Amino acid sequence: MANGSPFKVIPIIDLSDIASTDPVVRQKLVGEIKHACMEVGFFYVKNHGIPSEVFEHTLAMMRKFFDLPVEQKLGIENTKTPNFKGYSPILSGNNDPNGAGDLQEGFEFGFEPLEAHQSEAREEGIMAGANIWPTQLPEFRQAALDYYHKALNLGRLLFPLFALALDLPEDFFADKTKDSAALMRLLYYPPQFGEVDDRVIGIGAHTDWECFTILWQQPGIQALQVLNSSKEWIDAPPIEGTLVINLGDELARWTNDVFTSTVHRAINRSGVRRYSIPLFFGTDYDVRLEPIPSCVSPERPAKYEGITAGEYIKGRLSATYGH
Ligand SMILES: O=C(O)CCC(=O)C(=O)O
Ligand SMILES: [Fe+2]
Repeated sequence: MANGSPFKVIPIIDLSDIASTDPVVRQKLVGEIKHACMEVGFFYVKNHGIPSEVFEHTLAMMRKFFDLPVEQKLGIENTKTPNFKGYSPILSGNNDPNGAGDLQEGFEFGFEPLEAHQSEAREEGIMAGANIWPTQLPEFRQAALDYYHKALNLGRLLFPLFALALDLPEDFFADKTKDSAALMRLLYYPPQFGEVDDRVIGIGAHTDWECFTILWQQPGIQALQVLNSSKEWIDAPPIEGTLVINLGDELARWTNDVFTSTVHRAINRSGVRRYSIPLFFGTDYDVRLEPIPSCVSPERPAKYEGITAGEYIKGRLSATYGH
C-alpha cells in the first residue's frame, strides 16, 4: 500500500457533514480523509465550525504577548518548568538535526479547564504539569484557552474519521484519548531578509510527533512548505476559512506507516512578522503504540517497536530542546 506520493496540491476537505449519520455521506468523508492520510499526510479542513473572531482575538493576544519585554517573557521560560511549558526564546529549539536552531519564539501550554472553578477528572500523565502564564497579560490566558478548547473539540471529532479510514471501529481511539494529551504552541516567526541560510529557518524540516496536528496559520502569509515523495517542497499557504491538519509520527507508527507523517518546514520571507498556532493532538501518555493488526501483513511487516506514547514524546522533546 502506498504511503506518501509526489502530490502537488494539498486536498481541502469540507467538514460541513461531520455530524451526519447518513452512511453514504459519512463514507464519502471517510474516503477523502483516507486518501489524504495515505497519499499526502496533510489536508485543509473548511467549515470546521470555529468562528473567525476566535482566531482574530487570539492573534491580537499573541502579538501583545510576544511584544512583551524579553526579560518578562524569560520569567516564564520553559527551562524553568519540568514539562516544557511556557516561553521558548528564539533559536532555543532545533527541529532539524542538520539545522542550527529554529528562528521562532514560542509559548506552550496544555489542557486546563476554561474556568478556574471547573474541574474535569484527568489522570496525571508523564507529561502532565501545570501551565504557566504571563502575569502581565491576564487576558492572554483566557484567549489562548478559549481557542485551545475549540480546537480540542474539533480534534475529538476527527479521531472517529481516522478510525473508520483504518477499518477500525469508530470508537477505537475513544478510550485512548480520554485525557487528550494535546499541547498547543503559540508561535511567532520574525521575518528573514536577504540570503537565507538553510540551516537557520523559522522551523527546520521535521515531522510532528503526536497523532495529528491542527494548525492555524496567520492569513495572507506564505511560509509553510510540505515535502512530497519526489523531495519537492510544496507550498501550503493559508487558505481563508481553513485549518491545516497534518498527521504525526504517533499515528504513522501506530498504522505501521499506512498513514504518512509528512516532513514540513516554515520560512518567513514575507518581510512582516508571522504567527501560527499548532495544536499537537496525541493519545493519553500511558497508551502503548503497537502496530494496529490490520496495518501489518506479510508484505508489510511491523516496522516499529511498541512504546508508550508518553515515553515517545518525552524522548522527542529532549532531542529537540536538549533539556
Ligand atoms: O508554523 C507553521 O506553519 C508550522 C509549525 C510546525 O510545523 C510545528 O510547530 O510543528
Ligand atoms: Fe510541524
